[in-house]
Amino acid sequence: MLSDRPIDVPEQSFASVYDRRRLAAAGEMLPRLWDTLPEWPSVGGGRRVIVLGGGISGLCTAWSLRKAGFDPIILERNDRVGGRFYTLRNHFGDQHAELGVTRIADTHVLTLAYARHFGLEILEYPLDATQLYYVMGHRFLSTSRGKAHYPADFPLTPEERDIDAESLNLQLAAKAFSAIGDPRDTQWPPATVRKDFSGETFYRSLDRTGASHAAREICRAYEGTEIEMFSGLAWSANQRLDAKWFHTYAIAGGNDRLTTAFADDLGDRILKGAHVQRVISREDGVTVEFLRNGDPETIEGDFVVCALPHRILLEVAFDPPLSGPKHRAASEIPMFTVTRLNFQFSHRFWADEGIIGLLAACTTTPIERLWDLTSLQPGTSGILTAYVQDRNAAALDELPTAADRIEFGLKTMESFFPKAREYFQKGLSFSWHHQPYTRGGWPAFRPDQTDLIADLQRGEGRVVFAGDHTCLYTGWAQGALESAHFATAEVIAAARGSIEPTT
Ligand SMILES: Cc1cc2nc3c(=O)[nH]c(=O)nc-3n(C[C@H](O)[C@H](O)[C@H](O)COP(=O)(O)OP(=O)(O)OC[C@H]3O[C@@H](n4cnc5c(N)ncnc54)[C@H](O)[C@@H]3O)c2cc1C
Ligand SMILES: NC(=O)Cc1c[nH]c2ccccc12
Repeated sequence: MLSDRPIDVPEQSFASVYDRRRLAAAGEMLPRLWDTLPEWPSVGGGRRVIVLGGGISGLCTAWSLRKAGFDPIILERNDRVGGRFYTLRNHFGDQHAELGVTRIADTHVLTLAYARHFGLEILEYPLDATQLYYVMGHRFLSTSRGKAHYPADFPLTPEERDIDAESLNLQLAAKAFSAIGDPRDTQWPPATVRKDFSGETFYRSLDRTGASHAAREICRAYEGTEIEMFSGLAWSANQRLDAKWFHTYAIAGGNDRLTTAFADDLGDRILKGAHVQRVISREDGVTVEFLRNGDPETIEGDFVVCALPHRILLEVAFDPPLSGPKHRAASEIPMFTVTRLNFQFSHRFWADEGIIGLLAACTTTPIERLWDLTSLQPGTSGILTAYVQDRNAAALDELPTAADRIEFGLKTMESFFPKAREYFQKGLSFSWHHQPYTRGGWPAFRPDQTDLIADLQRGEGRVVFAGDHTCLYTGWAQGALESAHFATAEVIAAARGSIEPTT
């Protein structure tokens, strides 16, 4: 259990992705916070903790704090909980579409552990999936851990031609991250690694693997355009944490069943439609001001857990103001521009070619990758989502209406799926960067921004921070849950007086 001894917490920013205060709070619990549902000590004494944001990190923190004897309450701006867990129902008939969290890797042990804890049924995406590739104007099929039918004039090296496209991508990623060390080491990253990746995007890091241009384009088609701008170091760490990823799962009936399960357990401890405006942290407590149905309300407590996406921190007034490093990190780290173009078809024409599994098509066209959101759902109709990122998503924004974006998507799809229009029934365009409650898809660490994670983690006064932006597993529910465990440990340590609230 956590030490009761006060721990000296240095003020200086530490050149690691781990904030010292957070590590001190985690104490002996550290290794377990990453992979199990902890047995929280009952130390809360009914103290009130105000949790800002009802995404999975806020929900899990409130749920854990209740187990530790606190009295948590969640303020959620939206009229639903879940945040970036967003399962759209009743739009495409009886089929649902995931607009946010779609897959759970077998390496995401916390996500799976909580799903099991709540008794949710877990389905597995097919392992031996086949995907269409449309890269540099070449169209071919490739089967995971199987065969790729590369066209004779597709300019891969002879060694690269020997393996399927997915394995080629995984091998290149493994080569790129082989030298980074263990991102779970609390001193990570070593200075040499930081230097090697300095100024480098992941796409650029692939240069060092000696891969051909065509192989790197396969990676871009497989991973998305974001690898052109995402920090090579942060991406490599993310990949390294998932190095053993093999099976991929989803929750039967929709992934939001996980966030709903937390919410059902928390009951009336969640205030929906509560738009947080101001957070006041004093020596003896906290006050949060929010708007509900347009009316101002105030709530008092002992601690705040801020589980808002990092760009939203800039829209909330903090008193005292956020520290310079945190404000800088929140201002400088972008959230990804991401649009999901969803298309429902009366017939799963891609399956006629043997394309099965979540990942249906990997392309270098402006609509990038297509995922089959119905691969685990019954029915003859099917929903493909185009996962459009960054500059391609920004280009879609230039089109005046959602109908224009769907039409552009369909037209582009016809270049590699000629039957798409014939079976098209209904479309829906959803842009995460237009959602006022997230302002983007996930934190998009640019080169040399990895160390800023420590600044996003650091508690300030009686305010503790959670969310997928506060950890290396950024952009994953696993990271958000991990952050919830760390935030809970931090509140526990502060309540026990084993870490001092900072000023
Ligand atoms: C398109 C997409 C696909 C993804 N795919 C996957 C995937 O397949 N697998 C996976 O594991 N992860 C995936 N992710 C990442 C995953 O969704 C996130 O990492 C995780 O859900 C983040 O949880 P969070 O609680 O940190 O933030 P959020 O879910 O964003 O929660 C923040 C909450 O704060 C609320 N809020 C905002 N402003 C205010 C305010 N002023 N007052 C009160 N409340 C406020 C929001 O409404 C929201 O509910 C995906 C994300 C996106 C966008
Ligand atoms: N979890 C996701 O699928 C979102 C995502 C896309 N690209 C990423 C890069 C890093 C982290 C998460 C993501």
